[in-house]
Amino acid sequence: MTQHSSKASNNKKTNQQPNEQQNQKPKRQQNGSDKGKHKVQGEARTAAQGNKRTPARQEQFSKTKRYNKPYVNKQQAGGRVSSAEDVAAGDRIVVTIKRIGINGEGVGYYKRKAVFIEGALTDEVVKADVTKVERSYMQARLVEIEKRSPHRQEAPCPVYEQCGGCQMQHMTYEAQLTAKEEIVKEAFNRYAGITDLPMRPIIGMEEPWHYRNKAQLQLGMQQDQLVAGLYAQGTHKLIDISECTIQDTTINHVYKSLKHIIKELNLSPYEERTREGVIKTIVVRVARASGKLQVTFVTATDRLPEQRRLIERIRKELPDVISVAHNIHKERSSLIFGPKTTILWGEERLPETLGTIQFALSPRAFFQLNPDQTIKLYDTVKEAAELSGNELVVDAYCGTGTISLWLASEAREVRGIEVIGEAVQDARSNAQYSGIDNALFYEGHAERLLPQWVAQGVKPDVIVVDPPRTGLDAALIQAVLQAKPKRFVYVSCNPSTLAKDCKELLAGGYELQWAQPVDMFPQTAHVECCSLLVYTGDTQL
Ligand SMILES: C[S@@+](CC[C@H](N)C(=O)[O-])C[C@H]1O[C@@H](n2cnc3c(N)ncnc32)[C@H](O)[C@@H]1O
Repeated sequence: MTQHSSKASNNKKTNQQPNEQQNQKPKRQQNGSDKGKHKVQGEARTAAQGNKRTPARQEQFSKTKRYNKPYVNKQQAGGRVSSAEDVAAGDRIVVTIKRIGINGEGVGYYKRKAVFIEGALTDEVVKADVTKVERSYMQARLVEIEKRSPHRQEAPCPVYEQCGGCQMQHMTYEAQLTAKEEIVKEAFNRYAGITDLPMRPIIGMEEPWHYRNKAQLQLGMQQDQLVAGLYAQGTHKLIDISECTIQDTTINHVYKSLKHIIKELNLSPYEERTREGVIKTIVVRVARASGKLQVTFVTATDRLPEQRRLIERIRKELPDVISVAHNIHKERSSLIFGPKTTILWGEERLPETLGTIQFALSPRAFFQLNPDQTIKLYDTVKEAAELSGNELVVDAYCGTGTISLWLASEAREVRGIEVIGEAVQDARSNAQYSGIDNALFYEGHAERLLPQWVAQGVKPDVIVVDPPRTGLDAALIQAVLQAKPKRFVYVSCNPSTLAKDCKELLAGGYELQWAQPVDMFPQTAHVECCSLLVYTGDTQL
């Protein structure tokens, strides 16, 4: 397990979007995950937070990365301001950066008002032009670095500026890990009033590149070139990321070959503006255990022309591809997949192994994007659960059941709850595939099912939750406080909602034993955290 202290290598190129939301259209996005990995979504924009200007909302910021480009400021540096109240958009200010914010931006203070500056690093002194002034925070655009951080580096990815999928390539990996630890600490401080968080050093990667096992790239034409990539934010410009160095190298190789084959077979990419063409997206997934691949063509048309020749060429040129699927998606929507998928050739499901657990992944099935770190995360969950073989475990928000299956061999029974029916089906077949018969999966809302079970007298010994970025529903927290499982294991991709929910649990008699951040998405600002809360009956806070 690589802890933060171990120095990670930084000398490769990279780029790519972070956690992706399963099924999410390949647009440039700052999401927290993917994890709605059936995943997700800018933190500050959650419905739960509404329109109130919460501290989290203050961490919203413009995603444009223009600080390396020449910038002409209308108002020159002479336009000094004496108090934060006098500052207006266009003013140039000098700011010392104190920390990295949840979106990877530098956060400093000007006349005691928080300023968010994309591209600025901790301890740097920067000149920046104010772009937005709100009651309690400002945003500014980096113009010049007066004092440079030793952790600043040239972003290895050539399209880092345009793509926006990564937010931290301009800092060393060591600095990324430190920043992520600080993001977790800051969230607990701000939202739970905890200043002495029992946090373990973040678990990073030895080799923080080429970790993504799946890519879903949009197909398009750019200056007569076939491009597989993501749209630059707010534009119709596709950024080619078929050389992405966060993606598994095999995936990059497959995209390169597929572009070649598609061009030669005269298959056209779908053009959203004119509504002409065929192929919208190509989804490529690699099984890390075997190196075998699954390719899914998503088309705007019922038919995928040249199927026979396409498959022939794939079989010949890409022998590790064992499954070719076709998904029809005619609607304009932000989702990747349409409702209908057929297997054109090969296996129906891609076999994958995580530890000792076997999975069989259908083209649309959700699976964690960074398998190496997933194992470390799930082992941390297992350690927190401290199972002896006699426990009833509830795994709420279980997705395709991976945590449930990871724990099943050491528990009496595991009950997974998941709202998406298809994921529940996947969880059941994964259990079957792995020969696990003490993991049962229930379709429904965790905040409804768990309270029902508790009302019926079900007494879980351990509850594990892994909710979307919005965190836990109040009804679920109430059910936990009623059931009082000895151990409550909270896996979260959003430190802010994690801290807020922990505050409720601490007030209800739980004690926070430790928080373990895990870097699931190097080069991005996302941070996952597994926290162990133990019921003591003492109320804190
Ligand atoms: C962060 S993912 C966790 C996935 C899984 N634990 C894993 O590691 O692969 C959150 C999951 O919660 C599900 N979900 C969202 N809201 C839910 C709810 N109210 N009740 C149950 N599941 C929900 C999502 O569909 C998604 O699969």
